Amino acid sequence: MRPPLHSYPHIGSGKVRELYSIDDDTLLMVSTDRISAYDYILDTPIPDKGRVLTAMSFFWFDELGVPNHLAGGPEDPRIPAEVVGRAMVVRKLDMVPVECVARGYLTGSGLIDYRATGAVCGVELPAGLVEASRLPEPIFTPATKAEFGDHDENISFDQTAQRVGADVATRLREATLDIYATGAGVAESRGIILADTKLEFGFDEEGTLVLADEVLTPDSSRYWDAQTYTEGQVQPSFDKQIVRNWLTSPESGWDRSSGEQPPSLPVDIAERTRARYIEAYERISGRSFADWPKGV
Ligand SMILES: N#Cc1c(N)ncnc1-c1cnn(CCN2CCOCC2)c1
Repeated sequence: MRPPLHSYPHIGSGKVRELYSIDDDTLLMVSTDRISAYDYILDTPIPDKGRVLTAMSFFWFDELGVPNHLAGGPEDPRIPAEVVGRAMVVRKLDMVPVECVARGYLTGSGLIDYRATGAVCGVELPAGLVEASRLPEPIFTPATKAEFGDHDENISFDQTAQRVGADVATRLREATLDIYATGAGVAESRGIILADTKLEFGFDEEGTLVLADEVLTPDSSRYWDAQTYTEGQVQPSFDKQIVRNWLTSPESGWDRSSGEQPPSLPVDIAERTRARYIEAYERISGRSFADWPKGV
């Protein structure tokens, strides 16, 4: 008999995820069907988004083969029935207070930093790079964890070392770039560009540096379709572009500059977005989403 979700104290919320305490050593991380766009959490859920992104994290934890915080499988008996398939039982870690970002392409806050300084997080880059330029080699661009709703702040490696020590900063950089390289290589072989990703790490009770949080999901990473990749312009998001295009189309009646909450999504937009998440998972993992567990 699975315990009810309400039997676990709720201890934290992200934009689209919830964190519960199972016991002193174990947490339950639940992914919802919420989707964010243009810094808003939309009021229309994307059916199965939580399950697809959980399936992706399980795939990558398995594929990467590095120490991670998983404490059970997708159908662990501690997972409440209502969230089976979109929850992970994880070991409670001493989290490193740094967002570990690897970038293989220049976009977003990295492009803003580059245009202002010629560098990203203090990493000097060649002149002449533009939106979506592929970097000569992937770079480690850490950030501080922002409070709910704020954007993370990019920091340099030296600032990271001041926060966590030079040795840990070096290990974070190495692990982050290694994981990005593996993820980008697998994605590339499936016709998908992994432009960048954000990882989180923590220390377990034995002092081992452990990969935590979600890993290489479309919520923690930028995924682009390699077939449409064109340097010099903002790339369509593999998973969210359908939503972004509708929200910024006359059909939605929404003005992005208004500061107002976006309108509800039409059913077909939500359904097509669900299909994109499933396509990303199946192409990258080579697994069928139909085989993934589902709660009640
Ligand atoms: N992963 C993990 C983890 C862990 N294994 N041990 C202790 N703490 C954390 C933890 C606590 N917060 N966060 C930030 C991401 N959260 C995601 C869910 O939603 C809330 C934000 C990670």
